[in-house]
Amino acid sequence: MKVLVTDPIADPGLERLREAGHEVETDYDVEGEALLDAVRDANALVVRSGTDVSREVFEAAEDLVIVGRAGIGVDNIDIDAATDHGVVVANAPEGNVRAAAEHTVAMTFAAARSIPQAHGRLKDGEWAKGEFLGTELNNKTLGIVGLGRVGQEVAKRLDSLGMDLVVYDPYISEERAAQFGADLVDDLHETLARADVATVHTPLLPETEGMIGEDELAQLEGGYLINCARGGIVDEDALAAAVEDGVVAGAALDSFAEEPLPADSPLLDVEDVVVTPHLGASTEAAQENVAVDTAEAVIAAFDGEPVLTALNAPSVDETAFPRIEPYIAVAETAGKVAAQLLDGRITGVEVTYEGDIAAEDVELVTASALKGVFEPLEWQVNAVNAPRLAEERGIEVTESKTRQTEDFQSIVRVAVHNGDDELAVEGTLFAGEDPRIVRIDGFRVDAVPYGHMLVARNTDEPGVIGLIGTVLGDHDVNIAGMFNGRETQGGQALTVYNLDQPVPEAARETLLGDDRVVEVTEITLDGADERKAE
Ligand SMILES: NC(=O)C1=CN([C@@H]2O[C@H](COP(=O)(O)OP(=O)(O)OC[C@H]3O[C@@H](n4cnc5c(N)ncnc54)[C@H](O)[C@@H]3O)[C@@H](O)[C@H]2O)C=CC1
Ligand SMILES: O=C(O)C(=O)COP(=O)(O)O
Repeated sequence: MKVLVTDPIADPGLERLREAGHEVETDYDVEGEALLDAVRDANALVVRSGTDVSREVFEAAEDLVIVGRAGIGVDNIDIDAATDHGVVVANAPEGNVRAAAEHTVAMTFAAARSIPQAHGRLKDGEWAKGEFLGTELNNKTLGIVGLGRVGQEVAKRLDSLGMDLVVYDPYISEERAAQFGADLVDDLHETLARADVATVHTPLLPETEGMIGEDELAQLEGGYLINCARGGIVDEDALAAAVEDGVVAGAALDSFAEEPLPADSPLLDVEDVVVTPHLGASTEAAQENVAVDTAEAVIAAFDGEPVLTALNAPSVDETAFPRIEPYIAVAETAGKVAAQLLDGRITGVEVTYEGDIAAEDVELVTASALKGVFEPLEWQVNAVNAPRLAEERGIEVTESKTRQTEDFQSIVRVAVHNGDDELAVEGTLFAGEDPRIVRIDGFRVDAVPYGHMLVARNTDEPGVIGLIGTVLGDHDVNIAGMFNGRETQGGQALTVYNLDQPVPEAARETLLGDDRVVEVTEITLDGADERKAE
């Protein structure tokens, strides 16, 4: 598989990808049209914050399986477009947290003690000792906006330096804040008003964009603002003006609305604004961590394993995965068979889990059932975009579970509806590993789902099975296995054949020419060539 890397990541990540047998191409300057060209034949794209992964990228990259973000923030990736195209987006949410927290602490000191400014003066030959009277952090109040992974690490560090903590984060509990010795406040303005130093640690989202503007800076009066999260959360013009006018004492910023920061940014003209070029994650340890974690995510995606850090794919618990993994294929196959046996437009899909499997988190299994249902409709579908496709097309999806089961340890039942009728296919695992179709439309069968399958509905009378066998034989189609189920003696029967060859059109016509044969559906489980005849 080909992995295109468009922002610098640490060597151990590149090596991990190569060791796994993948071709790695690094192209760190690529953007715009050149990026669209470069990504065209890529199976994975690995980025940091420097690549704009827009909808056009997903449109150009037809073979893309995953975008790996070697870091946390994914505001440079159009996740919606990724989902539409069935591409997994995964970040590395752990590896650079401590680096970002340490940089935040460093920036807090830099601002409060004017370290860069004093350093600059001394380098210029000036001993400006009398001009810098700093602020001690001890006994001051830190306002944390966003107590997530980075915010928590910052809280621990600055708490231990003697700061009191107040937190604004509408999505956490008081208990959580209390664990960090912080007072949770439900108002941003109050948080800023109480803070001597305010530090921002939220993602950039429509909700947080411009969250700190002129009014908020006025609340922080006399304090310092630190932003090592994302540009765009803080209004840069308002901040430059607030520092310039002495409304706030100073600011330290590591991320900016536009990066690289334009040379004419007003922030650069204000003495008490300290800036670094998005260095929060730039430590050797952090870069190694996120590069390796991202490589592992890419490799997992290529291997069809769950990507635990995926942001737009069904969630999977690593420890539970071995228990649900075999049912992924069962559900997909059941969905595929059901969709091909039901006439008309599908309006609903119901996935039912019975027995042991009902105890598991089956989100990925249900998504796989939907993939199976939609694939014969020739939608470009996978487990990432199947639930969304269902929603967009008004197909109602229901999932139900019962621990009770009659005949098998676990059953996955996929029922498709067309508004009038329902058709259900049930699958299970024999000996815990062999997928079997055990019921089709109420008929008890025992079919091994692979290769070419023929599902025939016929009347239950002597000679019909012989007829089907003879017609297939006449067309050089070998029967590898067969199972016949019937309602009642002389009623309707359903027969499933495993075949070594596809069924020629002429054979199907001959079969359908016989009154006793009601319907013949050929299902090819390993890909193309599904056809239906009645
Ligand atoms: N400068 C750098 O190099 C680095 C920057 N970052 C950035 O730091 C930020 C935080 O990262 P993590 O802590 O890993 O994220 P996280 O997802 O663990 O935490 C974010 C927190 O923000 C809270 N939040 C969401 N909306 C909010 C709102 N409207 N008001 C207040 N709180 C809100 C969430 O509830 C959550 O607790 C991200 O923007 C990330 O991209 C992360 C690493 C390095
Ligand atoms: O992880 C993050 O969110 C960061 O901001 C780090 O960005 P970078 O990987 O250094 O471009």
